[in-house]
Amino acid sequence: MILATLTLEDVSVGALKKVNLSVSEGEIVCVSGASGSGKSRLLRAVADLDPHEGRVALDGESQDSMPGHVWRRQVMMVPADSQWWFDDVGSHFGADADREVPEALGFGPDVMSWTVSRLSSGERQRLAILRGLYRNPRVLLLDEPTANLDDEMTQKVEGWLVSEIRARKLAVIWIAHDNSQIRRIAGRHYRIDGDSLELLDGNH
Ligand SMILES: Nc1ncnc2c1ncn2[C@@H]1O[C@H](COP(=O)(O)OP(=O)(O)OP(=O)(O)O)[C@@H](O)[C@H]1O
Repeated sequence: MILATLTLEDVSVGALKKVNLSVSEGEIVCVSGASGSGKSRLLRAVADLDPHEGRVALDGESQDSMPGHVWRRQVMMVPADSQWWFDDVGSHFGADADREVPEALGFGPDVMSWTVSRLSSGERQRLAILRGLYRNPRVLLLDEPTANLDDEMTQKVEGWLVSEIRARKLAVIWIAHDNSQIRRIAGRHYRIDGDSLELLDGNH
């Protein structure tokens, strides 16, 4: 039996009850649902940032068998509203600040010297995704990663992100609301319906 990278067994958080879900390496599972239905909270539970019932495991190793920061190094959440704590962008990237920023993200070579306060919400979001990827996680939890981007930038960033996910064989839960995007990227698509996660599209 091939072990899925990420497994949720009977996970309950907020209104969501007994969610069972497996995500394999290189697989993108999209989750959609009405505003306030609990999408972000589910991701936070998987990232060990919100208390929950049930079991979450990475390669069979239980979330509660390790400290939260150790878990989150491998199970990386990029929230809709990313956190920045230094004044300049580059300080958040450490040694990775010297790497070339992917062209698809639409920045010039000097972005690492920018102040965080000047970043638009879309710029913050793109840089937060890059920062997350550079930490080499196994799992990526994306909360509407292209929500603040225009159509052209959405397609560019989405294309780059999907190719990174495939190359790095990441297991991904991607919260999305745009059906055309979901059709392009999702291996499976679930929608939160009341207290459960309903499979809309994809292979079991
Ligand atoms: N720590 C918490 N304790 C109690 N209730 C919470 C907590 N965090 C979020 N909620 C509530 O749980 C519900 C789901 O919130 P969540 O942020 O997951 O929604 P969402 O589906 O991501 O919505 P949106 O699409 O608007 O971002 C909301 O009613 C919210 O107020």
